[in-house]
Amino acid sequence: MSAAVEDVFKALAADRAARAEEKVPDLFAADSGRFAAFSASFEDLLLDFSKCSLTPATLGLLIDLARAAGVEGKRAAMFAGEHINITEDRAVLHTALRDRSASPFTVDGQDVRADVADVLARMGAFAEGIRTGALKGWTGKPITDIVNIGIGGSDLGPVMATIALGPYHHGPRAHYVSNVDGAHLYDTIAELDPASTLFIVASKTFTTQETMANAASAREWIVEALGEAAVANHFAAVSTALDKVSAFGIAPGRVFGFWDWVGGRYSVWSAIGLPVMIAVGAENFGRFLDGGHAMDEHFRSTPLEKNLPVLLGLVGIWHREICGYATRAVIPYDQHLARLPAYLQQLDMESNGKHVTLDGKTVAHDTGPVVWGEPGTNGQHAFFQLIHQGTSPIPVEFLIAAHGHGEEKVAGLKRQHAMLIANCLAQSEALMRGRTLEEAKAQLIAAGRDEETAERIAPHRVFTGSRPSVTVAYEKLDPYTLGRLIALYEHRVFVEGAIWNINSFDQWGVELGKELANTLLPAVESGVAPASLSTSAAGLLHHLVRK
Ligand SMILES: O=P(O)(O)OC[C@H]1O[C@](O)(CO)[C@@H](O)[C@@H]1O
Repeated sequence: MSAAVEDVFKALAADRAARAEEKVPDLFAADSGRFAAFSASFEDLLLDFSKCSLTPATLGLLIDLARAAGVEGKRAAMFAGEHINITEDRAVLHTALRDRSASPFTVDGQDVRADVADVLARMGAFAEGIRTGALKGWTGKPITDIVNIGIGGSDLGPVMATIALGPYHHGPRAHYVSNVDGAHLYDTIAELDPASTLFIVASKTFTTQETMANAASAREWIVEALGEAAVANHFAAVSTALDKVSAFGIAPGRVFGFWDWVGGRYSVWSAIGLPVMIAVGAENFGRFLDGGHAMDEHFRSTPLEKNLPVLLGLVGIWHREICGYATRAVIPYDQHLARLPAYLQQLDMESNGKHVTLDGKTVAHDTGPVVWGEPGTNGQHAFFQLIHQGTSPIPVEFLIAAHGHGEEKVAGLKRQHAMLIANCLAQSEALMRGRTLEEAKAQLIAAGRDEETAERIAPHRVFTGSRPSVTVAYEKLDPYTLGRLIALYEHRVFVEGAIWNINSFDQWGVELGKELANTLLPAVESGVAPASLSTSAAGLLHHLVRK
């Protein structure tokens, strides 16, 4: 980390220490323009971060930090196709997947835009064929169910987007199988008719153990029911490893490629999004891409002070690095975003859960936080107790739409959406305001409790307040907005990684466990533990595998 960056970090730490006793409600009381000063918007998307413990001076320092860390230059390098993923020597160009302009853009000798457009057109034709019934199953039945077999980035993005775009889903039913636990595949296909089921095997590498095992079992299920020749009609594949796909026996016309410059957790915009496109149609998928591209342009061209991904990233750095908060909760008050927290877990934690800087030195600072969450209002009745009164503050990121879906069809839904908004705003307000001991006591007395009881119970009803949250508000969760939201979070992760000077685009941390699993499989199958195993692993193995 450069001396300039270290200097700004020190200044931020000093700012935090000097304001240790400061309360956020007092900041609001002192400045009626606080909301305007600590919020920014892009189209109908609003980011409110005024409930975090920032002053104009702090925000100025955070912007200095972004400049000192070279965020702008690193951003330009990413968009230009430089090999910023240095450990894998790859460009990082998921942004090219959502740029539908026609002008050529050559990276490593490849006209990226032409290739992307070509695959997108093939996906569109295939998706429409399945949706209209023109492409049928082996026995002539139309396809009613698609099953995506993939894991990690080859699963979480499409699942999240399919659920998010539920109101736009007019195609075959979409199912997702990821876990190597056979129960996942079995429970899914138990409900299905092989003659009207299409499997999409989605794997960037086409070597991932879970996906390959599930794909092989799915293939057996089809062959058993319909015969070997039926495989051509009931399978499609998405991968960068086209040679491996052809060895699996999937017809070339049903294989959709992407490229090594698309990271797995950034791949929902590529052919990995095929199940989403089949579910919602090529036009809606195109709007999703357009939303992502619009956010790219915003990220690229908006001054740092008004740039949503930059501000969200800086707030993240403030909480993780300066305040030392180890986790961040993502709470969408939007049931259609139920899988957003899981999606963001991979995006954020696989990208920024790193312990060395770009030059291989141990980081001097904390890096990515634990990301977790559930939709509101459900979370309120589960874990919000700890967020309000637990001992460690947890920054919360709320997401909320001005309008829900279906309000025009079911009268009561408009009111329910009003309740949803009220709950969302109430939570962030309660976290920020808190309740003092005196207030708690006065409330109890007003409710008719005697002095002694009020004195005894009041401490339990105290909220420290000043608990940070940001709110992302938007008009309605349509495909374009989903695209903007996902790209917003992608670039936020980029900004944080750029400041920490880490490689946000590799994932060596998942390799060791994979290697050991491969070594252990023969031991599990034979029941004989190799001498190299710890006594713990050997003991567990013997407990589980009793011959
Ligand atoms: O698409 P693949 O190659 O099957 O990989 C699946 C996932 O596995 C990972 O490599 C991590 O285990 C992710 O980065 C990736 O999204």
